[in-house]
Amino acid sequence: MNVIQTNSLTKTYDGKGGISDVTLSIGEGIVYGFLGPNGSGKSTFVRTLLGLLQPTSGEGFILGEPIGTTKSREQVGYLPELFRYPDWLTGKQLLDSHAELCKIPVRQRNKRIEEVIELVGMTGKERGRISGFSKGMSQRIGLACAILNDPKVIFLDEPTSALDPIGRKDVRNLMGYLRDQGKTVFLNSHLLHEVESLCDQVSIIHEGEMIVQGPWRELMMTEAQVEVVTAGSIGAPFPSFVTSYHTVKAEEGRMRWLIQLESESDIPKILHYLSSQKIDVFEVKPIIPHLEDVFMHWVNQKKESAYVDNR
Ligand SMILES: Nc1ncnc2c1ncn2[C@@H]1O[C@H](COP(=O)(O)OP(=O)(O)OP(=O)(O)O)[C@@H](O)[C@H]1O
Repeated sequence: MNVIQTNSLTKTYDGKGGISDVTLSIGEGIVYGFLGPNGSGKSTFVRTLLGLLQPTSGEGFILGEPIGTTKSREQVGYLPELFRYPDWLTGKQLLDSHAELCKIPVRQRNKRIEEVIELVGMTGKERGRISGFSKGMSQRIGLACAILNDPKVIFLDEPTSALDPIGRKDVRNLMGYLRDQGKTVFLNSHLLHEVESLCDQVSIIHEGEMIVQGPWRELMMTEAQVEVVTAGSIGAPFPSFVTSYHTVKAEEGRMRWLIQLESESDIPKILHYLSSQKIDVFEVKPIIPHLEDVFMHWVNQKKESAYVDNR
């Protein structure tokens, strides 16, 4: 069963903004990146899935339950992008009140609270008042609240926006840990490099529309490039399936090439070819494009196809 499923889900504000016609299915045990620039509709989508906004049209399900129902919310944890907690409470008191709301049995509460405090790296600081917390500490306590009831699905809306590099790394580790526990983590982010090393699957949205979705690795390989160091200093030894190539550097007795391929699957073909030509290969390094480049590639492709459709 899909953990999250939407069919043409649309939520607009008086016919404007929001998200339009989003269809996706997300399985269990993955980190799913929902990517898009500011104002592209990420928060609207999550808030609609959580039943905080009423869809304009379409439908959605969480663990098979229609969105907006109590059952669909029971297995969900949520860290909103902008959140404010009663700041006169201590971190521990906040978690206590959340535990009560989540109906965690009294006997298990303290143990569970200790566990989540440790998971978010707040051990020893939980007795401080929230009013004295830094932004990063508040975000960590927010994360602790989101995972307190051990939910199957966790929605994190820009979870690292207030964190320093160490805090970001901790949150990345936490997401990896949750995935290993079989949880589904739905991550909203406009910080493209943040999700690069983390998300198994992504979708890219732009102006409320889904541009593309799929396994991160496949979407990333929009432009397969590989750097190869061969023996010899002259001649271009590459076969016809190589779309373009150029010399990066000539070293003593060796050549470093940057080769453009149609797809990642051409990389072994190059090696077979060079070996059949008895050309010694010293180094092969696939060049991984940056998420920003991948993002712009898909946005531009969508714009081009819209242009063709409109003509
Ligand atoms: N309550 C609202 N009333 C009217 N328009 C809204 C409302 N909330 C969002 N919008 C519009 O819907 C679009 C999507 O906004 P949303 O906040 O969902 O985007 P986002 O991708 O989460 O942005 P950000 O990364 O800045 O948080 C924007 O054009 C925004 O102006």
